[in-house]
Amino acid sequence: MPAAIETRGLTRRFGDRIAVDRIDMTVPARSVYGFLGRNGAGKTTTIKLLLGLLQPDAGSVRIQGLDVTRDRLAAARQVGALLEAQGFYPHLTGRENLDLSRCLLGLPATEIDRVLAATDMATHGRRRVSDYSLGMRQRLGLARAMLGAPPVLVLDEPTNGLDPEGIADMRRFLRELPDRAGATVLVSSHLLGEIEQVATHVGIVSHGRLVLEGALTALQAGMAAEVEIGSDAPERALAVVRDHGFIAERETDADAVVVRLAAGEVPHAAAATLNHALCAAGVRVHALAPRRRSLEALYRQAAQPAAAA
Ligand SMILES: Nc1ncnc2c1ncn2[C@@H]1O[C@H](COP(=O)(O)OP(=O)(O)OP(=O)(O)O)[C@@H](O)[C@H]1O
Repeated sequence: MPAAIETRGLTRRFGDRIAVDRIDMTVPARSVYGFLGRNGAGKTTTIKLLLGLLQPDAGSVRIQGLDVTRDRLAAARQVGALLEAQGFYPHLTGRENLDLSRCLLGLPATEIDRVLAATDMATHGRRRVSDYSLGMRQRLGLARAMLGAPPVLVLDEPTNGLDPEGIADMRRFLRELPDRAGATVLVSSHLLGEIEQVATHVGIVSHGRLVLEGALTALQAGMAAEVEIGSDAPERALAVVRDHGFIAERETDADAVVVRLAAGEVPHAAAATLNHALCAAGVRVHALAPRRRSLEALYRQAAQPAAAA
């Protein structure tokens, strides 16, 4: 099965500023691919290149095996997109707005009911968009992206501006999308916690470069774990664990000491060794918690060298 999205050497400049810098991205079919990066990292520009809305200065994009530059219309038919500016007519109803896109795409009228049902918007279709909440507008945007059941969905910051309930709804929806719609989903975000909860794969972009990409579980498994130690004497605990050859530091906003394990080191075995050493040194320990590093740590680690370059 070809990758749903594949870019090679994708590059785009604005004047002398390089917004997308030789990106090689592979989005596997049926994945939920979290496209992560800080504001200004190059996510939206990359997405516009994927959709053929911008021309690359160099490199290529393939959607479902189709070259976006050479075969623009056929490639565009494979993708539904939700971009930040949704461009709905506020005085028209949700249905009427969807109908405009449906006609352009030459799809049967039944598509409207299908996409409204798929986004849990069936009961709101006859209301004007001006009366919609932001969450409802986002769902209508998703419904429009799903018209014609494209195999690839590209969603640019779909949780932007939503309240916590709207974010939770969207998260649930995104997780179910590959099964519900049989689609591959690329979702961009600067909210790492959000992506961690929905993605099967991640790509991290920093200063226009793709600095890390892969299956989320594999990336996390390859990361070293850490052990947090709570004690009545953090400075002494720090000295003891360092004496035993561990790399450790004080957590800045707490009294805890965090021990960073080497890749492949077994957290529970390390915790037992630490416990023994601290007790022997007379440090009173009230918490000893092995934990896997979050995507936040992964992101910081990946983004930093590029930022310094
Ligand atoms: N039309 C444009 N003209 C000039 N510079 C641009 C243009 N579009 C984007 N840029 C620049 O390219 C860089 C990448 O911007 P881009 O919008 O792709 O980032 P982003 O990761 O999507 O950020 P955000 O989350 O803030 O939208 C930025 O430095 C931005 O200022």
